[in-house]
Amino acid sequence: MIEVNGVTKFFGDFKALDNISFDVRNGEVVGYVGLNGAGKTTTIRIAVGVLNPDSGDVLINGHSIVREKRIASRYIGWVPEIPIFEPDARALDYFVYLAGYYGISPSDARSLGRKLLEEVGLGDAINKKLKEYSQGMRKRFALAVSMISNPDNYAFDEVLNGLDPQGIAYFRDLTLKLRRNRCAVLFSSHILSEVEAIADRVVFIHRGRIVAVETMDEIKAMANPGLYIKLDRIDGKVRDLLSPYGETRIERGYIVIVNPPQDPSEILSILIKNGYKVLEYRQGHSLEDVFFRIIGEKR
Ligand SMILES: Nc1ncnc2c1ncn2[C@@H]1O[C@H](COP(=O)(O)OP(=O)(O)OP(=O)(O)O)[C@@H](O)[C@H]1O
Repeated sequence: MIEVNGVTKFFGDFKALDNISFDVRNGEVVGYVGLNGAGKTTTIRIAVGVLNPDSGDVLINGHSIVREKRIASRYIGWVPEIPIFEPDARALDYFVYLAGYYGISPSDARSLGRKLLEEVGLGDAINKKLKEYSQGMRKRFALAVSMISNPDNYAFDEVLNGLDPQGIAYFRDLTLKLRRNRCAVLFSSHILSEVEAIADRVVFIHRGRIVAVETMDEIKAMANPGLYIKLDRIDGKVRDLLSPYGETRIERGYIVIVNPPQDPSEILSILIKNGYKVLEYRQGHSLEDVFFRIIGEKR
């Protein structure tokens, strides 16, 4: 269990976190959602013990990350947004070096490294130099390192950023597996729909303050229905064509019609008649709309 209790953090005069509190229970995935610069990374760095708060504390399985850092940090695994390692080191050698900090002997660390690197899908790359690793491979490597102490809490910081579909599926499936194993997972993102399929609850942070905590079911209930259409191109004309059918937005490559008519056939035929190729369409919920309503900002 991760308990964030009244954490405040300043960088100089700038208050990056203002008395924030929330928890992540065992067997729960909590999405930690906010715009760039909201304070997600700062919170996570404090929770895993690499940054000290100015006041407040984070308890990991009841242990204070401030007063009992060595014990508390062993119970939490961390995949940073941009993992940084010694570029010239080979993966398994570097793993063995890091395992030394946990008091694991080099020979035990080698076999543990082989096992964990295999488990995270890097079995074929254990002798590659870390500078030859892609961004996705670095995240998997960070994950393997975070598993050295077999923690039951995890903090994933924008872990899906920059990953290919296979990497995205890997981290999503892993998160769900950790939840089944009763782990607590804090999963940060600046895109609400990114955590839709995995989060039980979402903590919204805006300008260093927690502005809402909602279950995923509550969030979906707040969302307006939307018709998601993927076209071969999006231009000014298409929005004019669609405007009679409801408010339109662009969301991650889709044109979204909010509160569309029940039968989309007229919309689709107008698009086709005007020379657009409809690559995909589906009914969904406009989650990003909820996000901006909750944080009280215009997109
Ligand atoms: N070391 C630092 N020194 C000064 N300001 C910092 C430092 N680290 C973070 N900040 C500031 O604190 C605020 C919160 O940053 P943080 O990285 O936690 O946001 P974030 O929500 O993780 O954003 P992103 O989604 O872009 O990673 C930002 O305004 C950032 O500029």
